[in-house]
Amino acid sequence: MADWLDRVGSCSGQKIQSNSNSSILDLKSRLSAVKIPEPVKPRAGRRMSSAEGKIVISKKIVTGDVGYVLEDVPHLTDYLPDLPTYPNPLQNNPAYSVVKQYFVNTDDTVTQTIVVHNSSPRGTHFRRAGPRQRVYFESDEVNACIVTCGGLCPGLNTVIREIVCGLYDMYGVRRVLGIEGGYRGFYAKNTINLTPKTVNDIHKRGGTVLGTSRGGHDTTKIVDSIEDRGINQVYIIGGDGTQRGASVIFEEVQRRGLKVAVVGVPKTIDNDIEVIDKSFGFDTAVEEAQRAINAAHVEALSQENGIGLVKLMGRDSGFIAMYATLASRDVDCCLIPESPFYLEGKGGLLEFIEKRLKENEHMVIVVAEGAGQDLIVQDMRSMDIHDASGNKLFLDVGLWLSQKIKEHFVKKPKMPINLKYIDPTYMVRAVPSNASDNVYCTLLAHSALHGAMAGYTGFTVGPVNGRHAYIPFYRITEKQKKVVITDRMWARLLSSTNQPSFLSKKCIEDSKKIDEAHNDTGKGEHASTDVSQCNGSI
Ligand SMILES: Nc1ncnc2c1ncn2[C@@H]1O[C@H](COP(=O)(O)OP(=O)(O)O)[C@@H](O)[C@H]1O
Ligand SMILES: O=P(O)(O)OC[C@H]1O[C@](O)(COP(=O)(O)O)[C@@H](O)[C@@H]1O
Ligand SMILES: [Mg+2]
Repeated sequence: MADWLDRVGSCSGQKIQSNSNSSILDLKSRLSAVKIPEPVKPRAGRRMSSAEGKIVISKKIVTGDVGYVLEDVPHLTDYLPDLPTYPNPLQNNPAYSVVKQYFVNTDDTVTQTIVVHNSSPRGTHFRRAGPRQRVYFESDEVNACIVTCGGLCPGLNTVIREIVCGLYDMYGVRRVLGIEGGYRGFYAKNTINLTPKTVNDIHKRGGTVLGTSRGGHDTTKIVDSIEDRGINQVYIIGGDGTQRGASVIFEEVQRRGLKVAVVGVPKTIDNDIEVIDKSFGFDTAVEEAQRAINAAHVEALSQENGIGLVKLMGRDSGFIAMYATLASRDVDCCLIPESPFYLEGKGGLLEFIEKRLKENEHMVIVVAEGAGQDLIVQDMRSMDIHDASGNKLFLDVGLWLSQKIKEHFVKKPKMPINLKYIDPTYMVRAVPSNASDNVYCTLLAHSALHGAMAGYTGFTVGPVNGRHAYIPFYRITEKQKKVVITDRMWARLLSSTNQPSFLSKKCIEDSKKIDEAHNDTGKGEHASTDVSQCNGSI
């Protein structure tokens, strides 16, 4: 199939067109695009002024047979319809030219729902990532930049390295700028030239060679800087906040009619980004957390009624705590933000600790930093403090829990405890990425730059059921991914620790029903119900 699908539902407002006579799927008659705004013509080919009209950002949704839905990503030709194309230089690259079917068919899409029944609709799909036969940039035309924003994460340097090396080696690009210090670096800091030589061994270091920051997102100043520097590919590595920022940068770029591809690479240590299978650095963080859990276990084992308490990252999502617990098998209780708990009374945490100490004479507790915040607030004066990006700053659940456990056992002189609190929070994210994360980061970087070269823009890249895809920003930013405590994975954890679920049976039944209803609408496999109001103590 030719690249007609690239234009389906595009913001250019054209009717769906096929450049191919092939009617393999005869989709022409079946596909329909929604919310297509009127075409806005660029004045001089590359740029159009804001006075010529505001482009309405719309979702590019394409529907087909049997409930097939493609949630497509924008393309430069949506608002610059006459851009020339060039053959992909990869076809002359000695390493890649031997690959059979190296180029991705333009109509390949990746399914979001992988478990189906004979009567299921085909459901949501995303455009498959990868190199295209035709590209929208000539090698010497590209002036790329890379920025890293938000918290640190193992693998940031690997993604930077692989974007630089990929652009050089695969597309012959020679100009890649590093923006220092996050978004504000666009207008308040220097830039550095990135070459394969300067980034050669940065993947062996933790952190980001570009620096990062929270806050400081000024869309107008950022896009002014992009325009002034003649940048035409912007690679933005960061979490949900960063992708929100990237989305508004894309909107402004489009409004100004610039030939600039805006590409997001999702980064989060908490693994809380929707749609994608897993975020880079997560495996490394879980592995690093094992060291803290092992230490807690050794400490707990060595003393009578020893308790090892480990606090791990996880602001709103407890994936690190859950996977670190499952991997370790030394943990007796794992507390995460998604699963509310209570301390006192029957079925409460303190009763469970007492029981486990009587059985084993030691125990290990893992707590995610966002767990139990409602209990702490009830206990202490609430502090409504936020960081520069607007994220709520939490009270230290580890210290609070240590205090509460100690207070409880002081009242039981026949059961003296030895509690050791370990807080490895920043250690799990400041390390270099492990081998498998390094490979993952390489694929992410490659998918990102193939997309930009092919003219796609306003997208985040990531694996969906194992296949890399281009995902529209809104799907990444509309909600956070959470541990679903009515899913099998949390059940595996409960069965491995044998801890109480702290939830009443009725609450679990109710939340299951709501989740099922969500999933039946085809709105995603991981609908999760907020059960924070219904723990067993109520
Ligand atoms: N809604 C938003 N619009 C524009 N920029 C945002 C938005 N939310 C966050 N940002 C910017 O994104 C950057 C990173 O956000 P932050 O929440 O700190 O980290 P993360 O991207 O890891 O979630 C910050 O510079 C912040 O100002
Ligand atoms: O102290 P900082 O840099 O604000 O980071 C702390 C926070 O960043 C996180 O690691 C999440 O950040 P990201 O989503 O940016 O990876 C939280 O778990 C943690 O609360
Ligand atoms: Mg975030």
